[in-house]
Amino acid sequence: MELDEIRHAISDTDQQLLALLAKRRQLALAVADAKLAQNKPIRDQKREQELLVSLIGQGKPLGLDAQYVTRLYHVIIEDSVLQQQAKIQGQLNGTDSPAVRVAFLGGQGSYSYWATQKYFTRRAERIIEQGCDSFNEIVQAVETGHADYALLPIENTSSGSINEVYDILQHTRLSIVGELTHPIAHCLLGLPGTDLTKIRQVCAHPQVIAQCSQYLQGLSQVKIEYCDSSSDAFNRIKQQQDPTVVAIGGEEGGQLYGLEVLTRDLANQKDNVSRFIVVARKPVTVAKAIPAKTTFIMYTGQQPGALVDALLVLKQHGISMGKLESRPINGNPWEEMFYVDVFANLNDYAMTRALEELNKITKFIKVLGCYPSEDIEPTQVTAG
Ligand SMILES: O=C(O)C(=O)C[C@]1(C(=O)O)C=C[C@@H](O)C=C1
Repeated sequence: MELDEIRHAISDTDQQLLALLAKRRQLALAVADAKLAQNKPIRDQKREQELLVSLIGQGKPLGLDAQYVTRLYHVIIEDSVLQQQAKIQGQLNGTDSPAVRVAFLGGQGSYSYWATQKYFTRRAERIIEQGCDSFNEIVQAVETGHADYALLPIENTSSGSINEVYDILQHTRLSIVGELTHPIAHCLLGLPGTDLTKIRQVCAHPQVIAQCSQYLQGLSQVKIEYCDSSSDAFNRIKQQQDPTVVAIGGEEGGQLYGLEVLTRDLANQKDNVSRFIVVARKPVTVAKAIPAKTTFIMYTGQQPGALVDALLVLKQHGISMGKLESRPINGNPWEEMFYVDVFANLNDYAMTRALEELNKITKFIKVLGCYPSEDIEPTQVTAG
């Protein structure tokens, strides 16, 4: 067969595969309804294990090795679980809507833009994008009713917690209603034909600069220009048309501005992942069928053992903590506000009791939100 004929056959096959994946997704949504009716959790890892063992067995005579089948179905099953969670949460909280207005950092092509697409494509037919130049502007858009949701980066595996967002959470009336993690592959992007040896200036968001600090230390004689977002950095390169000026951001985003990849994988951590939170004016209830996280802030006071006593309350109620962060309290120098993520549903009896006790022993405590956990740990296949 001629190359074009073979490619035509591949495209036909891919079209069939897409139709089957769409059908599988619809079936998974039907499973969600059935499980809800039977009061069963969305995640059924015994079923996943059986499925993977069976698929690996079916793949073998077809020449599809176990690693390939497992990797493929981890992606398919993760999507299935997240689709089901989004459906159930939309029904429970009445947040199913044809269009949502979402405020996020930057414009088309920024990391927050892609994370917004990833999160809200499961939840609405249409996303009305509101690109903003600062975290404060994002939060104000929701507080003033100009947007329904805000998506904010809160931590990154290379640069750690994003303090500005933690500080905003201390003072906003908004609730955390969701979370997602998104891989961030930082590339050096420039005008087509840029000569790497002639670079004099790098444009990027401060968070991106922090995540690529080791790479940037290796670039001598290069000026760093801080931008409001990755899309802002891309736009500057496009406007300036100066081949000695480059940006750091995502490949797909750069392509939207006609930039090409000069170098890849610039982040300090090989697996460079950002965690984003989604905030809204109204808190959500998390269905029992879905694993939940609750985030709260507390000021324990500075008496000896104050923090330990508070954390012991969680331990006494069998509540696992995901993250503990501390930030200065505005106006109270040297006094710290603690941010605590726990793996618990706000409506769990244990969580209710723990919060009652924490209310008694802390000087201040506020729940920022209870939301579905989107950490879908892939099911490992044990040898049959
Ligand atoms: O069969 C189920 O229980 C489903 O929810 C479907 C499915 C899948 O996509 O295959 C998804 C999540 C479960 O953990 C198990 C399997």
